[in-house]
Amino acid sequence: MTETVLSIRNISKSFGGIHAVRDVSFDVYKGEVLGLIGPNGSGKSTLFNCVLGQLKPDAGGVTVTGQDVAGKRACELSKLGVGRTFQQLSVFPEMSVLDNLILAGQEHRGSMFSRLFGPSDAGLTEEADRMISFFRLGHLRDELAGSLSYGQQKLVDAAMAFMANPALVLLDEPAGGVNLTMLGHLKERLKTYNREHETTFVVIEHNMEFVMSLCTRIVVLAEGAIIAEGTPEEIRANQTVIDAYLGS
Ligand SMILES: Nc1ncnc2c1ncn2[C@@H]1O[C@H](COP(=O)(O)OP(=O)(O)OP(=O)(O)O)[C@@H](O)[C@H]1O
Repeated sequence: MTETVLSIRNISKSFGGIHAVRDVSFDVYKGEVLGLIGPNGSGKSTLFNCVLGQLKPDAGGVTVTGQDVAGKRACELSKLGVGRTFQQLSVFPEMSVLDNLILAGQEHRGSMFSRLFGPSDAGLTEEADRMISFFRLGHLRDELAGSLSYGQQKLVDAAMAFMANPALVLLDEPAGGVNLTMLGHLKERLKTYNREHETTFVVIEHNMEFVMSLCTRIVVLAEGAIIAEGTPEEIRANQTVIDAYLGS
């Protein structure tokens, strides 16, 4: 039986008179790479923020592996096995690549206790090195993150979301501002990680080539509501989707 990792049920969210998300429901299954796309202002970030507890929905609920995540803080979500990347880079430029990953691992474990009383790296150096090697960042391990190219920093950002082996990773525009060569590398690594670990991804992305070649299923939002759902091939051919983008 297919295991549901993320379940979004009847989520609505308004800002004053703007209905940013209208009664949105869908499930994401173990090992899926789900793309969440839609024209500017269609409600993607608002929905993401409702899932991640940064916004309180007006109605509806969200569960991750069956557990209600409403009102959970970021560190609690991490402990439930949810990782995320941000639209804007979240690396600390004055810290090395290695230390950024160790810090991300500490946050995922919510382990302030181990930061205070455990070994200085909370035992995370080995895991960080594995991640550095997986994303082929070994030559940059001890460099300050701020000295890396933008694309390299996006890779570090992605690697940070995978520390502590999350069951679900939400990626917010991972391809944004990344050059073509680096984009191919990022996509290949994400696909490999997904295949090897059966980690579930939800990806918000404007780069259609990237999202269509990475994702196994796509949900399309327009004006806060789902207008289509299907395989990349079905979505490419869907006239309602084409019209929504042309009209935006
Ligand atoms: N904090 C807020 N206050 C008021 N309106 C908001 C707020 N956040 C989002 N909105 C409005 O809600 C609607 C949905 O915005 P949202 O950012 O979720 O869309 P999006 O699909 O993520 O857009 P983009 O692709 O441009 O990032 C828009 O009309 C936006 O202006």
